[in-house]
Amino acid sequence: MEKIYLTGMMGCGKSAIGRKLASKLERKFVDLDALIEQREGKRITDIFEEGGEALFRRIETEVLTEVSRRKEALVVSCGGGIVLKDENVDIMRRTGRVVLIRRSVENIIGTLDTKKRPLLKNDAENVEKIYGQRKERYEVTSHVQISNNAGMEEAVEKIIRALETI
Ligand SMILES: Nc1ncnc2c1ncn2[C@@H]1O[C@H](COP(=O)(O)OP(=O)(O)OP(=O)(O)O)[C@@H](O)[C@H]1O
Ligand SMILES: O=C(O)C1=C[C@@H](O)[C@@H](O)[C@H](O)C1
Ligand SMILES: [Mg+2]
Repeated sequence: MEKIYLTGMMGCGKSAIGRKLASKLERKFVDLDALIEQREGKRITDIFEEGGEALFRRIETEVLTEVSRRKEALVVSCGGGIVLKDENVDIMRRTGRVVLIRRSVENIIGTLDTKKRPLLKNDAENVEKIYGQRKERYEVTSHVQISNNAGMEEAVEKIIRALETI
């Protein structure tokens, strides 16, 4: 059954909006970062510390593969770096619809807890740099894009409408 995959930069609202979207569509909700932590019994920051980003990315692809094979119409909130690997992009586009959530760097920095995002190294300025590096990748990966610079309820409605048009 087709999945809805939410992608976008760290702090763009994938987890928070995904939960609301799932509830509205009466689907189950899966947060990939949370599932990775549950499966490994470790925080993401500890996985990065112990095995570096490479280990985290390996686990991320394994967990995405498992989730993509579930025979349920899920809403899946991905980690911010899911689009970096072609393999992940193929899985998502083959098994569902990929939604890019855009949010201004200013708004992201205003609400993000950088301590839980190892790639930001406690430095909110890094959001801008990483976004610059990934922007194109996010765009080519997605079937639809919406902006989340007003309320989250509005973002949920935009996603539902955008998915109806494709
Ligand atoms: N439109 C919005 N208005 C106010 N707060 C928002 C909005 N969108 C997201 N937030 C807040 O921003 C913070 C980051 O959102 P969230 O954790 O959902 O991001 P994420 O995309 O899942 O990040 P990550 O990739 O790091 O998991 C949360 O505290 C969330 O409540
Ligand atoms: O943007 C990223 O590369 C990441 C975002 C988070 O959701 C986590 O998946 C992890 O911290 C890496
Ligand atoms: Mg999240």
